[in-house]
Amino acid sequence: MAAASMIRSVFKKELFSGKVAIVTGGATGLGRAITEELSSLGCKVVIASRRLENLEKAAQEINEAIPISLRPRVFPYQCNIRNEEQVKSLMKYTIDTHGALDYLVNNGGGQFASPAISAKGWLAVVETNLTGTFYCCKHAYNEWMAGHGGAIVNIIADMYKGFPNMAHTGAARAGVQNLMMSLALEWADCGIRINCVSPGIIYSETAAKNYGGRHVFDEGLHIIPAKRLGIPEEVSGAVCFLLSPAASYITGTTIKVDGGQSFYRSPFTIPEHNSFPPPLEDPELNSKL
Ligand SMILES: CCCCC/C=C/C(=O)SCCNC(=O)CCNC(=O)[C@H](O)C(C)(C)COP(=O)(O)OP(=O)(O)OC[C@H]1O[C@@H](n2cnc3c(N)ncnc32)[C@H](O)[C@@H]1OP(=O)(O)O
Ligand SMILES: NC(=O)C1=CN([C@@H]2O[C@H](COP(=O)(O)OP(=O)(O)OC[C@H]3O[C@@H](n4cnc5c(N)ncnc54)[C@H](OP(=O)(O)O)[C@@H]3O)[C@@H](O)[C@H]2O)C=CC1
Repeated sequence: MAAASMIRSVFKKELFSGKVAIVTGGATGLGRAITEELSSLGCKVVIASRRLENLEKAAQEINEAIPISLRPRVFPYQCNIRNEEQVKSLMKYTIDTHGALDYLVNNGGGQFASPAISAKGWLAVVETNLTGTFYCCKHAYNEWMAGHGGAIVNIIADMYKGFPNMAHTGAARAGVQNLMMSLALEWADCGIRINCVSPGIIYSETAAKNYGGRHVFDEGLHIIPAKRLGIPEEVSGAVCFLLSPAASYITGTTIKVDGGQSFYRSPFTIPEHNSFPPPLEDPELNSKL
């Protein structure tokens, strides 16, 4: 991650002045870049995840990049998004301490690669990515946004061609995308906009560590038309845009930040086989092929 003093943004300096955001998973990877950019543009950001030590360290580092008179702008809060009570407390803390909740970025989550996952593994991933996002949306709405409006961005994933070897996360992220569309309609009358950002393969140290190293990400280069990996700051720019007034007429949509990956090749290879039924399950019809 770049030193906080090197935070770059194409947006104007005080774009989010006076605003309050929650970024789940805001201490690492994409969440950290989003937190850095939002805070550099004047937003107060509560970063929330399970590991308090990580959150405190990130908050301190990012705050050090902000002029002393304007510090702190980033605030750590321990929260497992799989725990509804903890999510509710996160919303209450944010509103009690900072007086508002303008933006919610549902970024915290993840998965592991596994072709035949256990029920426990399936539940862990679905509860984290889908149910955790639902809890965050629900309590942001109940505690603040229903009465004041707001903007929500969910980070999902490139699951448009299925997600073999990560079926749990494919199902969860597709669920988040559909949840987003439902809430965009249900909550339009409250002035709430909700959208998704769908990253391709975005390199950060923490993300790569989760998969055993950078080489695992590099193995995906052949499926990326851009012929390079993405970086967290490229996702952050899309999130900031969707939260900003420039997106005031945008709700219920997904921005893909993936170098074209989602409509190019699947990384999954089907082994050669002869297992499919013949046309209309009639072997005689093979003669038509
Ligand atoms: C290769 C290119 C990929 C490009 C796309 C990149 C996408 C990314 O998302 S990068 C981001 C990477 N970061 C993360 O994934 C965040 C960290 N990950 C997690 O926290 C976990 O993966 C989690 C979401 C599953 C949550 O784990 P945790 O809360 O620790 O889960 P449990 O301890 O409750 O475990 C329950 C159950 O899940 C199975 N399991 C968990 N981790 C793994 C694993 N690494 N490998 C295999 N199975 C796993 C397992 O069944 C666990 O039960 P037990 O075996 O009884 O522990
Ligand atoms: N990097 C990539 O290529 C892609 C990433 N994504 C998604 O983007 C998001 C960010 O990933 P990235 O930054 O790359 O990877 P990281 O591993 O760096 O970030 C994952 C973050 O999620 C937090 N988190 C995980 N589980 C929970 C939980 N139960 N409650 C609260 N926070 C949690 C972690 O913090 P802690 O451990 O402290 O809880 C961590 O900060 C994830 O949802 C990821 O799946 C999607 C597509 C591609």
